[in-house]
Amino acid sequence: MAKLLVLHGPNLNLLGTREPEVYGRTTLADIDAGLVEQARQAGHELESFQSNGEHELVNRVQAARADGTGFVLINPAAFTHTSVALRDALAAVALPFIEIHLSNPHSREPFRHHSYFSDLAVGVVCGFGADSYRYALDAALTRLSA
Ligand SMILES: O=C(O)[C@@H]1C=C(O)[C@@H](O)[C@H](O)C1
Repeated sequence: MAKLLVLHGPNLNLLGTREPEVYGRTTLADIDAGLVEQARQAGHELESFQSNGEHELVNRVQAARADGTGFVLINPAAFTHTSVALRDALAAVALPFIEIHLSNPHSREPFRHHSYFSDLAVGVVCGFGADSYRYALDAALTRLSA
């Protein structure tokens, strides 16, 4: 059994009512509940953590090195485009991770076209709304079973 960690960045706690035309109407709680069940059905454990604070996400990534986490799924949200610190934390713990976005940042404002994470990621899933998380977890589970 593997332990997976899903990390959600700033403002994702507002999913459901936050710019639904961009991010959809599925709440973060519903996304997380679906992921937990998807992982459970595959025989694995999944924990979710959301924070609006960069340092809290950095601390949670650092803790993953010692808590048995085997794979990370992360939607850095706005930190995608700004956070060298969160990038460095992922590089430091050297855990495999998949970068996730509900929207397709490449079809949005130019400042969203760069990610500090994509070159380190196993892969990137974006543009499928809440399903981006489900697809990313499926890819992670496939990799874990290889
Ligand atoms: O689509 C998403 O999940 C990402 C979420 C955010 O909050 C934005 O700042 C990113 O640019 C895109």
